[in-house]
Amino acid sequence: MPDAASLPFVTVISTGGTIARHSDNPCDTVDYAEIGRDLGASHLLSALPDVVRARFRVREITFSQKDSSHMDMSIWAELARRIRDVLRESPDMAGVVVTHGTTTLEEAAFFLDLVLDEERPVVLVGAQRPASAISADGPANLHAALLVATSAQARGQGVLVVSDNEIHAAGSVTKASTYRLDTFRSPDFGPLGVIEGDAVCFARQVAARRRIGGDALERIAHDRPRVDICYSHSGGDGTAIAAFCAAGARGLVVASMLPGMCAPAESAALDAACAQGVAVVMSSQGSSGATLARQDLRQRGIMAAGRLRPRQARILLTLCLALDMPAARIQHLFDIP
Ligand SMILES: NC(=O)CC[C@H](N)C(=O)O
Repeated sequence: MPDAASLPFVTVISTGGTIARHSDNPCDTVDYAEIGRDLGASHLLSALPDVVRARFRVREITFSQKDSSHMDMSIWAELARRIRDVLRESPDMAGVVVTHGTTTLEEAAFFLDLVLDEERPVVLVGAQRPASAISADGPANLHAALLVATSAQARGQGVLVVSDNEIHAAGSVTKASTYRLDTFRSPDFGPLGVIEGDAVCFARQVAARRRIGGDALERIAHDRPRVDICYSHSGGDGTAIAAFCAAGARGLVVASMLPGMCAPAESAALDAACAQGVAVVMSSQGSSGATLARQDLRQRGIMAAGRLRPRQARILLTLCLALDMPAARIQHLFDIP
């Protein structure tokens, strides 16, 4: 039996979501929602077999018991501070695992990746089936996350998402399927690596991490610019765009029709928004491929989201505006693949 002090040390922070949800019916993988009663970190860890638990020294923190649809940037900012504190308190800690609902997990991962500047891995993990389900995927996902968070190869790769034995970068991952276990995908370039048995295998490194600099957490605590997402469709008349501007939007992310097009009245409403000083970023509804800064967009003062999906683009634009960044610097951050 190894001495506990020699085991890889990791903190597990639970926030709620399906991975922490319980239903009296083990066949219920759809109607289990009883929001507000999610299991805490110790319950999630107790579902792991003894042989797994014996291989790690784990600090458990129950941060929240929320469905991830109830999360927002102010809660993730508090979570980021907690992660930063936990890592600073324990230089011997290998990394941190955060359990999170999958509905907004990709937003949480991207936000944390932007605001945390840590070498040690921070790994987000969720589940598609509640903890009570037959063949619940939470325990295996949590085990895989513990392996990644304590892996030397995961250092310096930013925030990672582990799901269904794959490792994804925060900037590329998206939830692609409502109920399938292999829901998290990185559409253009695929996962960074896989977990096979106990082995963590990285095939490649994160290309480049987005460094936003400044104390974004401090800024958004005092003034978080309103940024809305406009979903474009044929015949769209721009009513939503005008309404967002009237509500005080300082930024708009357009979920455009591929490869970056809007209906004429939507385009006119976007031009009016730009003329009022609203920062506009063109992204797309597509599941893959970049939205490029075409000449016509540049001429109209519209930025392009590159490979970021609309919800991730909204987070980046919010932080950039909070930090008063010039448009050229914002575009540069969007251009990172
Ligand atoms: N599978 C999931 O985690 C999705 C729904 C879940 N209730 C959540 O918190 O996001």
